[in-house]
Amino acid sequence: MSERIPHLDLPPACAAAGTVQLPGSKSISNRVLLLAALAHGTTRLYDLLDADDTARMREALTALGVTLQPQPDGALDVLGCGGRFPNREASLFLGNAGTAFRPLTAALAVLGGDYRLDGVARMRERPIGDLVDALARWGCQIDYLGTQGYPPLRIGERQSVAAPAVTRVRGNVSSQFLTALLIAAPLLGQEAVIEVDGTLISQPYVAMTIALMAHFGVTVDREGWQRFVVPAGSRYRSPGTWYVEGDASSASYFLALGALGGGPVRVVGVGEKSVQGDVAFADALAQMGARVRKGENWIEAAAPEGFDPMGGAAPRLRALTYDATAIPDAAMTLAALALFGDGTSRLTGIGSWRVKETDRIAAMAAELTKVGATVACGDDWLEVTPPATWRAATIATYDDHRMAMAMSLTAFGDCYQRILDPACVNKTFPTYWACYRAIVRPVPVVAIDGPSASGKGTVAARVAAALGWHTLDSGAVYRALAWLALEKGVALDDPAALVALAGTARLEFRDGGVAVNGVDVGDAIRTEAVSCAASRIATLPAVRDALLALQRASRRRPGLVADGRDMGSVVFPDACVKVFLTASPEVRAERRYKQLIAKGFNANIDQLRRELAARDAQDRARAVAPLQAAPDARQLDTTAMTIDEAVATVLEWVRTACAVSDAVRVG
Ligand SMILES: Nc1ncnc2c1ncn2[C@@H]1O[C@H](COP(=O)(O)OP(=O)(O)O)[C@@H](O)[C@H]1O
Ligand SMILES: Nc1ccn([C@@H]2O[C@H](COP(=O)(O)OP(=O)(O)O)[C@@H](O)[C@H]2O)c(=O)n1
Repeated sequence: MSERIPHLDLPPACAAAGTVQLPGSKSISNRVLLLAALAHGTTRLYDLLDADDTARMREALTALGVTLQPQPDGALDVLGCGGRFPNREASLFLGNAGTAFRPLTAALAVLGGDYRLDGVARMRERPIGDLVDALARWGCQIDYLGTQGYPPLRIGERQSVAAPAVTRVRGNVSSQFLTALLIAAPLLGQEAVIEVDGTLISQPYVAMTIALMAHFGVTVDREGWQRFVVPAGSRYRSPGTWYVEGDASSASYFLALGALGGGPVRVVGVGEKSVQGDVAFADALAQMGARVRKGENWIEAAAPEGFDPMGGAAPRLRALTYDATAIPDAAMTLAALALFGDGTSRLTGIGSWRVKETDRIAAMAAELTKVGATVACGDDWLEVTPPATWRAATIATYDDHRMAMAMSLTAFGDCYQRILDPACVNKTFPTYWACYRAIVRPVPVVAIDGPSASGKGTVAARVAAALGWHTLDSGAVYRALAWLALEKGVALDDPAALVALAGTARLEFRDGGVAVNGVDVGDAIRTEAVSCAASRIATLPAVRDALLALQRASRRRPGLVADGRDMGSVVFPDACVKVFLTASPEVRAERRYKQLIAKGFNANIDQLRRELAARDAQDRARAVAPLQAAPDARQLDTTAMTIDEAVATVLEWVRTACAVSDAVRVG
């Protein structure tokens, strides 16, 4: 089992482009696994999804005595059992996989035996009464082992009653009930007629079921989406070899990222001829202004015309009003995309969200609100007004893969976002974050660290000016808090008091300027007394933690040049260029002396040299984020260099590492 890390911090993003090979469709994978197991003959399956939900189905089939044989080329051979599972007794654990639980319930109930079916706690909260009621009318014996209407279930032998002329099932709770009845119907040994009461939601999923059953030799006659007939004498037969399409729901996140980050982002594995309803997501995306193209086996999305990836603002799309009855899963991606609309977006037809992996309407409303959106919702609708000001948030994911993947789009807002339990994507897409990182480009950072007076601030400001990027003088962050502590008489060795002070003060850093509670302290924080106080409070881990978010908030489009002691090692470990700037102690003391004199301060070179050495020692020796070159930092000794030479060297490194050649305006 893969490791569950507690959270993942997504830095603000500025671009997305590239190609993603989609994992196999979950819905198709679990359907064909079951159909192949029930069929006569062996089926060789290619491109099956390898994730939690399909693992549950495979384990269940194995427990039922079905032989699954992995092939050297990655395919899986399923030795069909000809409509009768070898094991008439089994206890199945199906996790939170609805695509395994519902069809297996129906198939086992029709075949009869002694079976128990259970899942995780959330699965025990997902209703199954409509399906059980319909199966009971077929003479199936199913008991609830816990709450009436919910798993766990116990299945017994089927009574041999004639199937009623018509079996009715409600269409607006879960289309998986209808899918389950259709898949099990050929096992009845007589004609089955199923009628849907009310509107059928997620209709494309039922169309997919019928299409796949046809490939396995069973034709379903249907009248519209209300009445379905499975003829007597239907039997599943292996189609031989089957290639699973890429997952269209998983495609939605990358297409959305392409629309937000310039693109084009191409997903390979689904295309124009897909049997999956969620490909309609691409049309909704086009309605929002994205440029969408499709081929037989791929779909591509790019930002609306005129998008500037290096521009300052978060991307903008058109607000959307959309009836998502047919595509409830991909509609979660639309909800997150609504954060980037030019007005309020409204999604309707999403009542089924309430009974999915979590109550997705409540979950979406809560999490979208955290990043600054205004959200209204009802039984089956959601309205999202984009944030006026984006907020950095800690985003809960409710053990719901789609919450995590949809909310990853928030990286295109202006802030860092923290995603809790990122490994919940394992349910359907274990490699999601690797694919995400391969196409999303975070706002680039150049980190310049080094000892006092090595020239970090000077070089950082000049490099930023050449690039047109923002700057962060992180020393000023520590200095501002130290200055305030000295002003207010807060002890420099009292972490709790200093953290409280940082929490209540308004510390502002805007490209060179420093203000504390609205007062400009740009010069006041440069005295040696403040330097020493800053160095002292910087040894306290709690203080460093408290100032982290403030520093990261400077990472804004189009890029950031940050200087300090731990920019490359702690604050921006993903910086595209890390520089460790040094100069000999004598040269540094001399530089600082000249600098202070020029600012009109009194200075004594010998005393400066001693203070500098003491501060270096303190910065190097401290336990947290000590002053040292990150392993991947490039050393630049400026002892014998002019400022121009140092700046030109760093710019050259940026040009090669950050791929911003056309953005660099040198000279
Ligand atoms: N080659 C050089 N590189 C950077 N700064 C230099 C250089 N030569 C002289 N200086 C001067 O050194 C002084 C200290 O630089 P500063 O950027 O404040 O250092 P730091 O931010 O590392 O403490 C500035 O007045 C700067 O103009
Ligand atoms: N990223 C940073 C920046 C500064 N600091 C501390 O804050 C003090 C002042 O930082 P600074 O960069 O303004 O100092 P100088 O290099 O300008 O002397 C340093 O001595 C460090 O102890 C830090 O710990 N981490």
